[in-house]
Amino acid sequence: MPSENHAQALQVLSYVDLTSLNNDDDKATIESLCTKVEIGSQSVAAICVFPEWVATAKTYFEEQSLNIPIATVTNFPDGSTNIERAVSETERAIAAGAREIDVVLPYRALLNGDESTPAELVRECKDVCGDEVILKVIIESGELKTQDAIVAASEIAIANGADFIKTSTGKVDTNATLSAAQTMLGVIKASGTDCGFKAAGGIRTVGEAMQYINLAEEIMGKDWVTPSHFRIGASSLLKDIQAVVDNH
Ligand SMILES: O=C[C@H](O)COP(=O)(O)O
Repeated sequence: MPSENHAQALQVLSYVDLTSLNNDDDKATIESLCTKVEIGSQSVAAICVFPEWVATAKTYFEEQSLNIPIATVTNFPDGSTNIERAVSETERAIAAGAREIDVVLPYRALLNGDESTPAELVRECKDVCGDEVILKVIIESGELKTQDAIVAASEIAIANGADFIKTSTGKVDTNATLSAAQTMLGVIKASGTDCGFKAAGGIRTVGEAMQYINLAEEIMGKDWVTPSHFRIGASSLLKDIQAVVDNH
């Protein structure tokens, strides 16, 4: 029997951006994802789907009278330097009903010494989001590799309007790690801003999720760790959450 308890599993669920970002997603897989947003009276923080499926999710939630925020990804997963493309993808996603945008920072440009393109891309995407739409900036920490690069990317994202900084796309070899999370949370704390943190990629068990929650509580304090500051992006965590809930 899993050592994590029922309350922990439901706490984890409240932070989850329930994700499906597969190239073979279709109407049926997205509607199926939408049926899984609640366990008892606890719902996920948001669902996260490709832009072309935002309208499908919106229609489903409206029909079911469910108020679940819809997140989507832009400039994904490559983190290109094409600011115009990132901005227009973001505009279209918002028009389709997305309330949260997870945009990939041009992390390769940053590694090549270009700080201005990543800064401008984040700034312009946040301008499009305004105050109503949450902007999460994916820094792709596993590709940045060094702590200095993770700090630089986090600082640029925060200084240019990110509402959250997010570790990973889930599409590269190294995704969320506790070490990257510690560095990013440290930058958030030092910034003195209200920026949140999202761990994403490869988190599959309640036990793993609890490690990120405990780390965030240690660095930022227990009261900070709420869905308005803390998320876990995951496509394969729900099964373990359900198993822990069922076992208690
Ligand atoms: O943003 C969320 C990630 O793409 C999810 O990654 P995962 O499929 O490894 O859970």
